[in-house]
This record gives sequence, structure tokens and C-alpha cells, in this order.
Amino acid sequence: MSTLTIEKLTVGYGDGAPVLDGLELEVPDGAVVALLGANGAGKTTLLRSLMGLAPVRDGRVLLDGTDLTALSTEDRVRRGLALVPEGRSVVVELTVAENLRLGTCWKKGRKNKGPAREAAVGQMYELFEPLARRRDAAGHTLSGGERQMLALARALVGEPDVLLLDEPSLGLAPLVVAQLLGVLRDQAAATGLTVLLAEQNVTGALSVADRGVVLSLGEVVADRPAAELAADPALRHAYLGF
Ligand SMILES: Nc1ncnc2c1ncn2[C@@H]1O[C@H](COP(=O)(O)OP(=O)(O)OP(=O)(O)O)[C@@H](O)[C@H]1O
Repeated sequence: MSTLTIEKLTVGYGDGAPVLDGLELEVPDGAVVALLGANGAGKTTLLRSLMGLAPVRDGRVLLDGTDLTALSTEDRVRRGLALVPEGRSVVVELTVAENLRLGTCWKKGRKNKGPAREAAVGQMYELFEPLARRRDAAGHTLSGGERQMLALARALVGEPDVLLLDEPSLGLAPLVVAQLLGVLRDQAAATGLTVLLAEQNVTGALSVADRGVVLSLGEVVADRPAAELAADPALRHAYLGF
């Protein structure tokens, strides 16, 4: 639905060396891009800086050509960006249904009241069947997998144009990971959603992505079709260490 362009982005904490150093990346309209790299490569920092949550020193972030760099996080969300951070973040005191209703409130110009809101929530129950069964359960009673589904559904229900996902498969059973990534892939294909998916689970991420991007030492060191990265042992070994 939208193209995200990252131009010469330099991000660093305090007086330290930059974590991202002049990073260039385009996530085209409707593409699913897997963001790969070793622990500490800067995947989380990149996703957070796209939302205005990490200290950008230089460079620009553009959404369909519009410069977002100076905008607040709230304004970026209103323009169609959404982040699902690592750690299955849901409001644990609220029920599944209440969490989903919260997620409908964001995007600029959306009719997010009454029937439209309930229809959007209902769609999430179709996508994530375990959530339908647990719609009145409080967040703190959900399993890890159900929580991650809820975190993803809460982002999707706001109908973002660009979805940033930070390690959604971390700590989940393989079957749940396959289910989650499958929904993500299908939803992206059905709606044209643009996705940037940071993952340590390289195989899982490349199985749903169009492209794989590898970060190292603050830069993009590989940007290849996902199938090519997945299939070529030499490439995997050079860039991903296995
Ligand atoms: N709030 C912070 N303050 C200072 N340094 C930070 C902060 N957040 C991250 N860093 C540093 O930035 C570097 C990149 O971290 P980041 O979490 O972005 O990497 P990552 O690729 O997401 O790693 P992982 O796969 O382990 O989650 C690391 O050296 C980390 O210690």
C-alpha cells in the first residue's frame, strides 16, 4: 500500500559509535522484506527509528515520498506506520476484544466507530481463530502464542499501510510460528500491506518474504530475493553464518 524509503540513516545512542551508519533501504509497496542479521546488528534500532523511537543523527525516512523524519510517533502512526515490538506487547488487564478495539483507533480519516470498528475486529477473529475462542479472556491469561497473535491482530486491525514486526516468532513453538507467519503472508498478499519483518528465525522469515536484507555493522550488506538467499548455502554462510 505504501513504499518506505530509508536514506543514509545514521542512528546512535548517547555519545557511542553509530549503530546504523548511513543505511539505505527501500521497502516497496506491497513487499514483504525480511530484515536479518546477528544479535546486536541493529534490527530493533532500525524498526524503532522508523517510528521515531530511536535517536536519529542523520538521514531521512520517507513514506511514498513524504519525509517523516521530523514527525512524532503518533503522526507516523496516523500516516499508516505500525510497529509490533518484540515481547508480545498487549494490555494484559484488558480482554482480547478490548485490546482489538484499542487497535482500531489510529489511522487518520478512518471510520473507526460502531459497526465499522466491530467489523474490523470480526475480521481478526476470522484470521486468528484461537483469538475468537478467547475473545473475553484477559490478556494475562493468554498463552505466549495467543499473545503474539493478539499483538499482531491489534496492529492489523488498525489497517496500517506499512507494518514493522520485531521478532514475532521469538520463543514460540514451530507450529504457532508457521501459523503466525502464514497469516502475515496471506494478509499481505490480500491487502497489499508493506511489511518489514525483523527475525532471527531466518528460514521462517525467508519462507514468507519476497526479499531478504542482511544488516551488519550498521549497513545493509545483502539485499536479495528471499528464495535466492534461502537456497544458496554460500550466500547464507557468507551473510548469515550458517
Ligand atoms: N537504548 C539503548 N541504549 C544504548 N544502546 C543500545 C540501546 N538499544 C540498543 N543498543 C545497542 O545497539 C546495538 C544494536 O541493538 P539492536 O537491539 O538494535 O540489535 P538487534 O539486531 O535487534 O539485536 P537482537 O537480534 O539481539 O535483538 C547493540 O549494540 C545494543 O547494545
